[in-house]
Amino acid sequence: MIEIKNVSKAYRTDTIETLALQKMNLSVPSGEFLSIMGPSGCGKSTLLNIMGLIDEPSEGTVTLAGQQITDYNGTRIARFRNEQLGFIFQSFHLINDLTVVDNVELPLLYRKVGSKERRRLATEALAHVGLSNRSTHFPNQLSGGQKQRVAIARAIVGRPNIILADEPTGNLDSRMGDEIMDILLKLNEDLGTTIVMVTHDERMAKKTHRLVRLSDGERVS
Ligand SMILES: Nc1ncnc2c1ncn2[C@@H]1O[C@H](COP(=O)(O)OP(=O)(O)OP(=O)(O)O)[C@@H](O)[C@H]1O
Repeated sequence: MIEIKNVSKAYRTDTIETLALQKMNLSVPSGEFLSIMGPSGCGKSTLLNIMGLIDEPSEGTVTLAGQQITDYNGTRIARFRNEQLGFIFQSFHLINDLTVVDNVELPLLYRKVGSKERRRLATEALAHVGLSNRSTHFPNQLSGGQKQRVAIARAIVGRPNIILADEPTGNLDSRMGDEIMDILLKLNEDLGTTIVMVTHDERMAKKTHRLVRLSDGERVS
């Protein structure tokens, strides 16, 4: 369960203050696949980053898995993020100098899982996204859809309860986008992983359980 209560976020630069979110309230029950849509600049990524503990709200509270996060210190937040959350980004965010399987192992390395177990779990995650035959490739030897599948394998390798995806199909053609969406839907169905996905694509949003629309930092529907 994700609970966002009265969350506002203001970004201040020397000359201007932007209110990216205004008194946002949103509950995402465990096991839900939720999509978030809205025009450019309306606060979608800000909301996702606050849910993912990448960014802090200026006001309001974030509760994840029954724990109110806002009072945590940095180390505890980092641990919680590593253990409970998986992230998928539009531009994949893979490390080009590491092989596919090494990229997938990364979250486990931070968790200090032993090397044999890391390899076993990463191999399993790659099989889950249908990429067993690319484990020793480097990211620049893969197609966009394959890169995103590696990113999904990395997001799921630590069995997170929640996956946060920021336009995961944004850089892909519609066929590859459909493939990625099918993997996310299956993940949600088979493992009960809660997924929150920002998208600009109505077609993708329609496949999820619920759609929340934002405008100017507020929920409109
Ligand atoms: N680090 C920052 N410093 C200052 N302003 C910011 C910062 N990050 C975001 N903003 C502003 O906050 C508002 C919301 O940004 P956000 O990235 O959440 O929008 P978005 O809905 O995800 O947009 P897009 O669909 O274009 O990715 C925008 O007006 C943006 O300019």
